[in-house]
Amino acid sequence: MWPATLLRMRVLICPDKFAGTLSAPEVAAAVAEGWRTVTPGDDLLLRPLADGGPGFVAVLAEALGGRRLPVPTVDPLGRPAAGEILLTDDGVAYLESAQACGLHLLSAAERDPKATTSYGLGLLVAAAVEAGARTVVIGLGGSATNDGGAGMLVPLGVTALDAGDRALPYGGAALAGVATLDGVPRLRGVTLVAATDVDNPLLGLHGASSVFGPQKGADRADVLLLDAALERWADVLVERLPGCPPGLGALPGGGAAGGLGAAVLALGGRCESGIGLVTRAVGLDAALDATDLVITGEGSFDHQSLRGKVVAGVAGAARDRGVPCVVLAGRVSTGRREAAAAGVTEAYSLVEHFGGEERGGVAAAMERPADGLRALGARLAGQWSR
Ligand SMILES: O=C(O)[C@H](O)CO
Repeated sequence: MWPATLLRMRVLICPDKFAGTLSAPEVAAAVAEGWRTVTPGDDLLLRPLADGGPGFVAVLAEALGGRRLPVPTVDPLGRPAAGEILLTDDGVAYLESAQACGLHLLSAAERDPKATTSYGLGLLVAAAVEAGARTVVIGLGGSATNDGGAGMLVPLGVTALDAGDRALPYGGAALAGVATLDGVPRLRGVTLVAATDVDNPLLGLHGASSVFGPQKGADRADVLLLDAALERWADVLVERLPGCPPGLGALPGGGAAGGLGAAVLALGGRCESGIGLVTRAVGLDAALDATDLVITGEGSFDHQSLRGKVVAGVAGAARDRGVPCVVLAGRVSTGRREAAAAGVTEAYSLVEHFGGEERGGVAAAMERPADGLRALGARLAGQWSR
């Protein structure tokens, strides 16, 4: 007979948050709890993840240590909001755009990307510069804004002006009238890095307005208006900011968080994959090398998931090692073949677990996500570990 230790399955549980219901650590804990009810002896390693969107700073603080400085800021409508900066010993500050620009900060009725602003993120960046950071890494994703970072630039010393040299109102729609910029960026030589949750460009069919505008409250007419406004904004940035790369509207990551990625590029910074940065910080590669099964997940597993989000990053890394990867999600709308190509072995949804859309599965998935995840965790243990 095999020694008991050799029969233990090693399972890596590394989900993203389920937006609107559970944080990533809560998701991981619920799945693990369910698994343990069936095979308590297995080795479960919990590594909650983030991709640049909500939870970015908390996950990195857990992995990297450092000082967390509370910084008061404002939400996309200018109301007070709680922000924070994670400062590590090597002079790097980590910020999360969602703390100031997050969709979760607004009610459904308040969502209007024509009016929402990234000004509050500018306050956080300015505070990080003031705190003496040499590099500022900004997690991008989960935003309610589509202003190409115009609001963010204001606390950094740069204001968008119309043809009459008047400061533009905040919000994505006003950028249709941008003519020039006033001021120079006050960054004191700091290097800016955008850790993006998607690699979409700023403009066009795959751009910020078309792909993410609707979830922020934009209708078809708004999307066209916002895309045209961002095109004008990109032209002005290229013309007026010396460090801005040409072809800004088409660069990967520029469309993250309503064009905040493009603003970082325009300030001479760079975009990199948020999930790549987080997985390095939490040591995911080493964990993957020593696991038999990976369980990841997110609120909605859809076509956006495969464009740089947590699930895509984990599934791709698992596939490269030949490790099976199971996705648990509130809702699954990705096709089987598409998911398999991304490295996903199986995907299960809470909505289906709770009986499907017709039988109240959506409401149950929102109301009792942890119960559902515990049940799915137990089901996976039964399937994979026994
Ligand atoms: O914030 C957004 O617009 C999406 O998460 C894509 O970055």
